Amino acid sequence: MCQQPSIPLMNHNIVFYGAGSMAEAIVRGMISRSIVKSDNVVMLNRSSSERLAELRSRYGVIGTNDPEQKTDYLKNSPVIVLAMKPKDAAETLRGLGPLLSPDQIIVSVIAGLSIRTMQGLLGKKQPIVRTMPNTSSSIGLGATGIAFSKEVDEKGRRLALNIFEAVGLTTVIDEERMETLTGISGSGPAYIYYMMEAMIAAGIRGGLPLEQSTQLTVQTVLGAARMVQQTGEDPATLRKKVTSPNGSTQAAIEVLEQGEFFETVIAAVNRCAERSREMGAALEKELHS
Ligand SMILES: NC(=O)C1=CN([C@@H]2O[C@H](COP(=O)(O)OP(=O)(O)OC[C@H]3O[C@@H](n4cnc5c(N)ncnc54)[C@H](OP(=O)(O)O)[C@@H]3O)[C@@H](O)[C@H]2O)C=CC1
Ligand SMILES: O=C(O)[C@@H]1CCC=N1
Repeated sequence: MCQQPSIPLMNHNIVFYGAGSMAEAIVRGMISRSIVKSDNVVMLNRSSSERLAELRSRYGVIGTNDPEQKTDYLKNSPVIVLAMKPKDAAETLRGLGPLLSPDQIIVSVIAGLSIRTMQGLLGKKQPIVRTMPNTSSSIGLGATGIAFSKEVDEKGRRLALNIFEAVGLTTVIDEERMETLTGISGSGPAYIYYMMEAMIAAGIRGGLPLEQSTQLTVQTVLGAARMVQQTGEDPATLRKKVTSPNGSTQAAIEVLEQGEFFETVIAAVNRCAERSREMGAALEKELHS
């Protein structure tokens, strides 16, 4: 079933340069919310024709890795979303720069890669929107941090916001905070999945069938997130409501405390941010090589 679009339909091409999981999550979200027509979505990758065929048949998008067509799309599309891995970004940006005209907007989802480095690698002060989305964008429940280069005008800002508002929550932040945001919401789904894996495994070890253990875990995570959202109460208050004095929850929380759960999660978020900075620094070095 198609949802009523709350955001204007985009009438021009949007190119996804990199056609992996993150690009697919955004494309799936945008198409299912009807904010772009599938034949306005162009997906380019490096070599995998099978992957492009899969995307074409799944979403009706245009997908090509023919060099001439690629160049044509890259030269003529008003919006290009960079969605390759950081290790592939430097070479790609160097090749992309000469193709661009000043009004084309570059939207990057690449972890760690700063606006300054992108403009350096492109060799021009292109309008750049640096974002950090997450894969929940594919079901319209993404959380995306957005920072703009000063070259992005009001129209460009609105355009970028429309793309990500169509697939979930957006928040505009100072670029310096992007790594911290990556540690929370960019990579965050993986921590929650890891927690879920552990809960499901515990259920199975306790004798529950896989299906039941999975269903109970999923509903528990969903319900807990919705409780925070709908009651307006903070997680600590809600946790206390589950935790009877000297009861079973308290016993469980004590085990988590012994494992320094709280500080471990903070250390994981910090390490994620640090790793993003490391990847950014490696890309910055490319500027001087
Ligand atoms: N996955 C996630 O949860 C999130 C990822 N990101 C960011 O998104 C980016 C992509 O990640 P993800 O989708 O997971 O990666 P994937 O490995 O799934 O996809 C990478 C894509 O980039 C393509 N590619 C690589 N080199 C080139 C090139 N030179 N020209 C054109 N296409 C190229 C690959 O094509 P081919 O297969 O043909 O080599 C592939 O389609 C990363 O920079 C990551 O930091 C951001 C937020 C969340
Ligand atoms: O793991 C990564 O590098 C990317 C960035 C955020 C989520 N996945």
